[in-house]
Amino acid sequence: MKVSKFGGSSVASAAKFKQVAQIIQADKERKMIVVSAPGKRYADDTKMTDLLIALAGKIQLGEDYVEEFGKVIDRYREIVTELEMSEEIITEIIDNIDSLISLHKNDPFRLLDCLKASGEDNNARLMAAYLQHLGEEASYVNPKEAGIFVSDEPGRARILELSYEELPKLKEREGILVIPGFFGYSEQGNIVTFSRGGSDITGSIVAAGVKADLYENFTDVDAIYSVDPRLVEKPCEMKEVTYREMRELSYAGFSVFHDEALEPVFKSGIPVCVKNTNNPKAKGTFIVSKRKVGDQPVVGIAGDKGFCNIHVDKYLLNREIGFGRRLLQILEDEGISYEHTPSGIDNISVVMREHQLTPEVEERVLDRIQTELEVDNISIERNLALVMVVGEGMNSSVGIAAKATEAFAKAGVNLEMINQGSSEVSMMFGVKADALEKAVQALYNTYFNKMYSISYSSVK
Ligand SMILES: Nc1ncnc2c1ncn2[C@@H]1O[C@H](COP(=O)(O)OP(=O)(O)O)[C@@H](O)[C@H]1O
Ligand SMILES: N[C@@H](CC(=O)OP(=O)(O)O)C(=O)O
Repeated sequence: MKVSKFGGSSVASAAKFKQVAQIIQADKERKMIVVSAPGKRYADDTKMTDLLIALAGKIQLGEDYVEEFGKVIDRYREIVTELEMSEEIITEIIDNIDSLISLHKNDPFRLLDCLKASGEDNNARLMAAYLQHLGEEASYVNPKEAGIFVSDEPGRARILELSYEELPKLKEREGILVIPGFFGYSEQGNIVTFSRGGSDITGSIVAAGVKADLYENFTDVDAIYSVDPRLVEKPCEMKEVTYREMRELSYAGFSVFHDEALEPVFKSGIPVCVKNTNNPKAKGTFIVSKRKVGDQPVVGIAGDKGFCNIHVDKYLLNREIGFGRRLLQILEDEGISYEHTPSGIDNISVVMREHQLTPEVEERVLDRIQTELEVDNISIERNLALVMVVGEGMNSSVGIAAKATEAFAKAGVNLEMINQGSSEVSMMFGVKADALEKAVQALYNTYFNKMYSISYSSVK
């Protein structure tokens, strides 16, 4: 049995709904379907989730929200009309959103989260109704009914273990089950969303919960490429990538698959196949536990902006027991999570997502580090990007780092930081954000041109 998740781009319009239905009908193993909210129909379109966030914003400000409400409904109406389905569905969607607004109008955070979740919730109802309209035995399954229980952290929910006791019961149900992605229920009964792009997480949880043979993740590209296709034209397709490799690549910018979606399938050893809704015949990319490394030590290159680095110098830092703990405690006190801590004998850097460091927080953090840790020097560098070179075979291959630094030198990219060693499958480079594209392109040319053309197939 397969769990098949269809991302926002796959359910953005009536035409896409038709393609999705054909894919589902083409394989009886596709029994559990997870859907996102309608995504972008064209490059500068707005995703349903963003329309709903805008709607919540207006309500929170106490302003008139007729226009924002209308935009949300129009997206569904367009789909319903083109699919020649009953107008009743639209009335149900309007009632659903209206009731969420009246229930949570005095609690802006809950309202935002419930409205965000309604994008996938109403779309799942719509998909189930469409499959029924086509004569299929299909039903909508609410995440609470499915047993998707999550921590009560709006916008960053995490799955609770008890879900895995409930989810197997889904297998007893007849017909095609359509489950909305992106949210679950807290133990107190609140709707709580995952982080953005989180329908991938739902799909993975359901696949792990029902012990599916395969988790199919349908999107709008033929495969996961070795580099973001928006940065390099016609990059190599990855046929296989391991969970560990994919976790690093997703974390570092491969938005095609959510990094938090890897844990459930990894733990239960369920293979993932990323496939194209627009071209379902293409084989796609398999995410698996092991792959033959052969002559492909590097599998992909990813990069992401939005990082900063707090750098601290203190003479004899290596002799000071507890320095690292106290430094990280200051960040913990401010609720800041960090990403990396490259260090030397007398210095340490803490790399973090820069949105966490507002000017007030920055002032408090730097002041506390200076006074409580009595450092010799403290500096902060903003506008950084991290570039990851990822591959299972890297640790056992000679010259990988040399190739990278040579490529950066040739491309005129200044290296701010290198971090290798703690992860067995990746090497991290810090560069200025405005050099990110050049850095990724330079690395791609180095590792993937010619040398890899025998082992990788190219995008046509
Ligand atoms: N390495 C990569 N391989 C393939 N696609 C990638 C990669 N990195 C980023 N992407 C982007 O991810 C997009 C698919 O993700 P997303 O838009 O979230 O899909 P969905 O709407 O199906 O959830 C692709 O269209 C592509 O632009
Ligand atoms: N709709 C949500 C969740 C999601 O997974 O969407 P998509 O499949 O379009 O990435 C978001 O936009 O974040």
